[in-house]
Amino acid sequence: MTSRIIAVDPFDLVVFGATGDLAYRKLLPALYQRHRDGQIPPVARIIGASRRPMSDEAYRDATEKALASHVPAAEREPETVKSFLERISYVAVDASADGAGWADLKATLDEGADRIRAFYLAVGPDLFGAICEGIGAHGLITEKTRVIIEKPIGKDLASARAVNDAIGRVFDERQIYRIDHYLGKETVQNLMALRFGNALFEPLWNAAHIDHVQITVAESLGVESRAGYYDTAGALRDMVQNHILQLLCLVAMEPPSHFDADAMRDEKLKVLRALLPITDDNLDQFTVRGQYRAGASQGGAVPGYLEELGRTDSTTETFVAIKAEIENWRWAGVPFYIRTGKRLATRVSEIVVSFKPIPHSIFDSSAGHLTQNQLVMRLQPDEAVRLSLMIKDPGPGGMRLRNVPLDMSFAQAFKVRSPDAYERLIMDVIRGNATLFMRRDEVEAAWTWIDPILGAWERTAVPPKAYTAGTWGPSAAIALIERDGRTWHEEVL
Ligand SMILES: NC(=O)C1=CN([C@@H]2O[C@H](COP(=O)(O)OP(=O)(O)OC[C@H]3O[C@@H](n4cnc5c(N)ncnc54)[C@H](OP(=O)(O)O)[C@@H]3O)[C@@H](O)[C@H]2O)C=CC1
Ligand SMILES: O=C1O[C@H](COP(=O)(O)O)[C@@H](O)[C@H](O)[C@H]1O
Repeated sequence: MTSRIIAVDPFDLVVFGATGDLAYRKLLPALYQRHRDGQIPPVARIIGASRRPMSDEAYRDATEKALASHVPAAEREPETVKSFLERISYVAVDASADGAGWADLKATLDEGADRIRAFYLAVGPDLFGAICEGIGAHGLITEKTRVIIEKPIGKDLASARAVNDAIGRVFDERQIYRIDHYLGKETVQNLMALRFGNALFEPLWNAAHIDHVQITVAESLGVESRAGYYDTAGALRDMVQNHILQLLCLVAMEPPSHFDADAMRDEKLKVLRALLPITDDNLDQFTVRGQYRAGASQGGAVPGYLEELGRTDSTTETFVAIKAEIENWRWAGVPFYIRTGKRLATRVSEIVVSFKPIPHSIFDSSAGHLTQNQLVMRLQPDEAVRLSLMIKDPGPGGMRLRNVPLDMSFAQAFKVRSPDAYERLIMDVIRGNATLFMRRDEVEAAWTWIDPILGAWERTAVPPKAYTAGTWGPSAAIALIERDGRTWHEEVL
């Protein structure tokens, strides 16, 4: 089965931070795949922009190496790679100085003045303001210009506002695409299809029928080469403020009137504003923070966070678990348990919706234990949606019930390569579709909920609890859910 490709209009995409990890590992491979699928028109150009001087040829070589590392060999036909590289050029621009690079960039862009123009800011957040200013000051903004902003947008509410103000001085909100790559993941979009494309779920999607929701984003890797950045952030800022809160919003929001940017974002915003504040008083009841120590992962010994960082005094959390509550009619009394961390037992991201038990069993004890229905949406690896149901064990042995999954693995059902989130999201920007991007007020509402947690951790000087690499985090995270009589979903699909 092939997926439907809708060609986009001619565009020039300028990638600031073109020599960085994100560009090489994610953006160029994503653009290559869109090129390979024939979605990008022949005239479209990809223009790398970074501080270091480099020729077009050298940047094409670097791009080819990046594709060799991050695109499977079977998907790298030499002719396709060659034609992709022909789209690529490079301009050295030092965004922190008013250097000559801007004039070169303008000259390059002037050759395609009537095209859609997108600037992807794959640089540290301290450069967002300077780059936007440079783009504005050098007359690079046309009617069809958009800017894509990477995370993190700030490290707290005040700095997020400052970043948004700096971008907003140059661009209108409608031109700004704040990317959260989790929203581009196939299963995340499927969550919306499942909720709003089926009559089955919506009547049950509320506190009357749902017992609780779990959102897990577990990584088996450590902080790797990003330790410097990570230590200034920690798991709450790095994963919860953005990706996990976005997932929570998609599960919890009211049905929007249309699948369009503002309708979706209005509904997500209401969820963020309805989150029960976590403060010094309820911190222990609602949050657990952890930091990994040396252990074993993926069959080998791995160092602890402090060894990876090369310091002994960091109290940055590499794990966080939170019990979140949404104060509205739909979700009153339904906890949302969220957890994320580095160096956990396995790499898995999933959303688990546990339905309430049946009110009365007609079966006697010989039927066995009746487990609650669960809807599991696995984002990665191996995207899948599974609904667990009780059915009768086959055979003449009487009425014994068994929990059996109604299973849909995407790989088996669709037999197509599942596109990386960045493929979908970059093409959405070119199309001018902001539905899967965050609006300013959403980002700031998320920080409004996160800030008091950070503040309470700081004030109460709660150090992170140690956990051994390769486990599911500190035991306190297990206690967080078990004291409510529930357990984390750990079954591997
Ligand atoms: N890497 C990842 O997986 C993810 C990254 N992000 C975010 O994306 C952004 C980039 O991350 P990442 O690629 O890892 O960072 P890197 O440190 O690997 O790359 C930074 C890039 O910024 C460029 N740069 C630095 N200073 C300037 C300057 N003054 N003018 C122009 N260009 C400059 C560098 O160019 P040069 O080499 O010439 O100095 C380099 O291309 C960050 O905001 C990060 O938080 C978000 C999600 C995931
Ligand atoms: O934004 C980030 O996401 C990655 C995890 O992304 P995934 O698509 O591989 O699940 C995380 O490793 C990183 O720390 C964070 O900045």
